[in-house]
Amino acid sequence: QVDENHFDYMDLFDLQMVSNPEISPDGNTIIYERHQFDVMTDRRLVNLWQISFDGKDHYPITSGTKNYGNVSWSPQGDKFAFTSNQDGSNQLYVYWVKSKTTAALTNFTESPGNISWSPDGSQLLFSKFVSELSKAVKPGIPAPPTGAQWEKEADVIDKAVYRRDGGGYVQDGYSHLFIISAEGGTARQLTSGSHQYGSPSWAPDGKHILYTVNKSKNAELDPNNEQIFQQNIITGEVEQLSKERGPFNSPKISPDGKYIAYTGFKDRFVGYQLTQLYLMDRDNKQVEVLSNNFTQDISSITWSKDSKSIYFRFDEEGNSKVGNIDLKGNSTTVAENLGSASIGRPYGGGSYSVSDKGNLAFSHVTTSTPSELAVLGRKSNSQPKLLTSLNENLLKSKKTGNVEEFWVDSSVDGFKVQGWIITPPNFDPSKKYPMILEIHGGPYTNYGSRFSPELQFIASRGYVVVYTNPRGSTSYGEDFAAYINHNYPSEDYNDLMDATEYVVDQGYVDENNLFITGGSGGGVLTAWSIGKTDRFKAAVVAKPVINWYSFVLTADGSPFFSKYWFKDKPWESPEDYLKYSPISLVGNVKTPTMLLTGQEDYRTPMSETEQYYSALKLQGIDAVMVRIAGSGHGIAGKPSNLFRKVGYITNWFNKYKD
Ligand SMILES: CC(=O)N[C@@H](C)C(=O)N[C@@H](C)C(=O)O
Repeated sequence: QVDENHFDYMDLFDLQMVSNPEISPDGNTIIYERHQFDVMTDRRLVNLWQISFDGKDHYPITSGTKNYGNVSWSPQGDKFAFTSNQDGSNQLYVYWVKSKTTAALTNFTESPGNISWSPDGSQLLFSKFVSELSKAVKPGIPAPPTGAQWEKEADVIDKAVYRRDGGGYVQDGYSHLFIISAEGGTARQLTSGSHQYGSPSWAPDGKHILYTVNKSKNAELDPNNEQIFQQNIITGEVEQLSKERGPFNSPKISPDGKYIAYTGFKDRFVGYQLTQLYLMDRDNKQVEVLSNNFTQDISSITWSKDSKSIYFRFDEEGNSKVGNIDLKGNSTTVAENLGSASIGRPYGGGSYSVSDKGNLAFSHVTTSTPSELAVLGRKSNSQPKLLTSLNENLLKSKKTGNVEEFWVDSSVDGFKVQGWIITPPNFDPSKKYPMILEIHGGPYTNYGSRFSPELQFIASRGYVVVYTNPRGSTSYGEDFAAYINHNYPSEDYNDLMDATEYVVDQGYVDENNLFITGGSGGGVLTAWSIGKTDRFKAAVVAKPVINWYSFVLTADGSPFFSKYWFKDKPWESPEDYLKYSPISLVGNVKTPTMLLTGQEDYRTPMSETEQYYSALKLQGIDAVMVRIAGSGHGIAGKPSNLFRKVGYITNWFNKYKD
C-alpha cells in the first residue's frame, strides 16, 4: 500500500519537465520544450514555451495535444525553425519573432530532422529519409480474381539490419540532405546514392556544408565508420576531410572559418572507446586531438562565437555537465546537473545552448527535482539560476524518497564504485527495510544524481532502492569502462555485491529481504548474479540478454554487436559466447525469478527472455514471464507500461518478502 501523500503513479500526469532549451543569439530569449504526459492517450505531449534570460515574459508559443521540437534559432535571431505534427505528420515550420507568425515550410511524407540555418538566415539545411524502390525478389504469382480474399503479400527482407527497436521493420531507403528557403518553396536534395547522410552543418561562407557519411563498400556490415565530408552546394564538389578509420561525428566549422571541430575515435573494434574532440586546420588539413588531457566522453559540441573555444557535454561521476575547451586543450567545467525529461531510470542526458556572448541555458535536474530550466551568465563568477519551478507545488504536497550518494572500495582491485541509496518516504533508520538492488544496462553508460520517477515509485512502496555504477559504466574514465571490453559480465558482478554489502552494513536493511532487478544489460547482470549467489530472495530479470550467441543474431544491431562486443563471430568461438552468457549459470539458480520484456523489443528480443524462462522452468524454479504489450526496449515510454513495470516488480518481491 502506498501512502496518499507519497509520490505515486498518477502524480506522473502532473509532472512537467523542461527539455532542449534554445537560447537566442543575443542571449535575451530562450525557447524550451515543456514535456508532460496525457492520462487519456498514455503518451508524452511536448509544447514550446518562451522565457527571457532574466526570467520575465514567460509564455507559451504552442499549446494543445500535438508535439513540437527541434527548435533552432536563425543566426540573426529574428526567427526560429522547429518541427511539429500539428497538421498531421511531422513537418518543418518557421516562427517569425516580430510578427509572432508561423508558416509550414514543408508538406513531406517523411519527417525532416537535423535542422541547420545558413549563416545569412535565408536557408535551412536538414535531413530526410528518401525511400528507394525495393530490389527484393518477387513471387510472380497470378493476381487474385476480382473480389477474392487471398492472404496479404509476404514481407521480403534483404537488409542485414532489417528492424530497429522503436522504429519497426526498416523501409528501403536512405537519409539524405536537403536545403529549403526560409520563406518556403521547393526543397533541393544535395546528396545522392545508397548512403546514410547525417550531422549536417554550414560553413560561414554559406557555400559549403559539412556532414558525416559511412561510404564503406558494405556500410551495413561495417558500422561505426562515419567520415567527415565537405560539399560545395553550388558546384556539388565533394571532399572527404577525415582520413583515418572512424567513427567521426558532429563536424562544426569555427565562426572564423579556420577550423573544424568534430568528435570520435580511431576505431580499435571494442565495446568501449573514449570519444574525443578533434580539431582540423581547414588550410593544411592537419588534425590534432584537442581533448588529449580530458578523461570523459565528449558530445554536443558548439563553437564559441569568437572561435577561441568549444563548448561540449560530458558525464563525470554520474553527473552530466557542460565543459569548455580552448584551442590549446585547456578545459573547464561550465555547468553541472544537466538532466533529461525521462520518467524512467536515472540515466544521463540533458542539453544546453549558448548565446553569441556566452550566456548559457540548460535543462537542470537534481535527485529530488525533475528537469527545470537553468541559465548561467557569461562572467566566470556567475552562478546558475533556475528560471522555472514547474513542479514545486506537486513536490510540496507529495513526499519522495531521499537520495544519498556513496562510494565503496572494490574488493577485487583499486577501483572505487559510486552508488546511490533511495530511502522510502518517512524513512526511519531505526527500522529494517527490504532492499532492491536495481542495475543499469548499456553497459557503457551511467546512472547518477538524477530524479527518477521509476525508482521513486519503487521507494514509495516501502523499499530501499540501491543503484550503482559498476565497472563498465561511463563517467569514470576509459580504464573503468573498458575493463569489460570482451569481458562482460565479469568483476562488475563483484562491484554490485560490494555495493550491496555496503548498504546492508548501514544497519537499516533487512538482510533476509534483499531483492535484485535490472533491465537490458542490467537484466544480464541480474541473471548472472542469481547464477552466482543465492543472497537475493527473488529477482526480476527485465529485457535481458541470456545467450550472446542468439542475441548477436537477433538484435537490431547484429553487425555492431557481433563485431564490437566479441572478438569472433559466434560460430568461430562458441565457447567465448557461452562463457559470458547467463544461460551458462542457470543450473545454479535457486532464486524465484520474474522475466519482464516488451513484446516489440527488437534490441533484446523476447526470444532471450523465452530461453531463460524455459530453462528456469526445466530446472523447477519458480518463474513467471511478463510480456508487456505495446512496448519496445524502452518500457517506460508509456506511463501505463512504466506503472506495470513497477507494479509487477514490487508485487513479485512482495510475494517473497518475509
Ligand atoms: C547498446 C544497448 O542498447 N544495450 C542494451 C543491451 C542495453 O543495455 N540498454 C540499456 C541502456 C537499457 O536500459 O535499456
